[in-house]
Amino acid sequence: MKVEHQIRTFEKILKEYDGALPLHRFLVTYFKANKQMGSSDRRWASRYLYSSFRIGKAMPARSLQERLTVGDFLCNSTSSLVLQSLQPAWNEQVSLPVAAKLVLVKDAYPEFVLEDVFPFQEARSNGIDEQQFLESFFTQPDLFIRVKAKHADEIHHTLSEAGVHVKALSENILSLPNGTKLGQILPSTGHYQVQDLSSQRTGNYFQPKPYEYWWDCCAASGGKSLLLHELEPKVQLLVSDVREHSLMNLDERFQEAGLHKYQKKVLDLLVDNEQHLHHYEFDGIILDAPCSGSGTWGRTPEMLYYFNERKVKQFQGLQKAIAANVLKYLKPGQPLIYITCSVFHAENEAVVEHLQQAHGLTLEAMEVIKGYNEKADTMFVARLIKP
Ligand SMILES: C[S@@+](CC[C@H](N)C(=O)[O-])C[C@H]1O[C@@H](n2cnc3c(N)ncnc32)[C@H](O)[C@@H]1O
Repeated sequence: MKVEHQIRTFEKILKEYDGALPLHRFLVTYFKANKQMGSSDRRWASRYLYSSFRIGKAMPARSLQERLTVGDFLCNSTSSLVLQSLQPAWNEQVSLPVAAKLVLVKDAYPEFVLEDVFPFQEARSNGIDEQQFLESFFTQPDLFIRVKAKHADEIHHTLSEAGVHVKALSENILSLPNGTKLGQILPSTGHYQVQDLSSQRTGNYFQPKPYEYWWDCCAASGGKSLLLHELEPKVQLLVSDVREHSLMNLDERFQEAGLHKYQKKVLDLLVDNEQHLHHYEFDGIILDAPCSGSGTWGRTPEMLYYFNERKVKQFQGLQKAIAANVLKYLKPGQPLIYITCSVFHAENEAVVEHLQQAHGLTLEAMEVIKGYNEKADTMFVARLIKP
């Protein structure tokens, strides 16, 4: 395939994409509507699109082709037609570490500024290493699964046999290359759950006890609930979300995982839910809040380009309002587990501060879980106790 054809295709798709849908969903629809594109066309188009988004807003004055060349060089360790024809010297050095590649990029384009990759003025949470965080965008995060300890060896073996490069991070966490077709390799027995490494680590803050009654109030398809249940199978559970469709996915996942006893409600937590909840009192609430998702943009780098920073304040408003509404149903002395997958201070520490000041909660612990060092998402978790 000619390089001109690859570049034309890349530019055509980029023109049609406006950031409204996640890029991977847009591409599925695009490729379906453009059946003339073979699998190689699709693969190269995806690589070029993702690579060009991974450099965020860097080098805004340069042409699409130049930005693509820089993105493709920084984000891949294998050669491409674009590099071969537009930057042959870089193509020879494509397997260098990112730090060394950055020096070459700076030599060719002195205006390349790493800070432009994540171009948001909004303050980041405490302790995030700027250089490492920004460089992490050039690498696609891994896929992580949580496995039941007794099935770990068998699952590890099956994946290795299928040629998957699998790493055991603990007795029940495995990391795999992103894009691994898990569904084709492992039968869906409920013996494993796909869940990001940092998301799994939020579980360290749950500390549930047998027979306690917990509420996962923004449950979506139940990732945190499944983690909670694994930590304490005797916990009783209410799950809710404003999106009914997500709760249908949750039902399926729970069935597969053998979690049959739970209550479920479709609830909008921005309105008064007293008629549905007046007799409820929980021993623990998990509030995995709607947020910017900025800690997961290594998986959706198009957001580096399309995210509107004004939304951070809107999310903060949502987070405070939802927290105020759910706290009524938490027993005194019991924990609210506040979680986001954001790196913004406004959605993390600032909300925790608000919860302490406006609702008298006591902060027991909080952490920015820095997945950017481990090819994982970056998340925030706080454990706050109701007075
Ligand atoms: C970060 S996601 C939760 C992810 C989930 N806990 C997991 O582990 O996979 C946030 C969820 O909050 C829900 N949400 C957003 N606004 C809401 C509202 N007003 N009331 C209730 N849930 C809401 C969204 O539908 C979304 O599923």
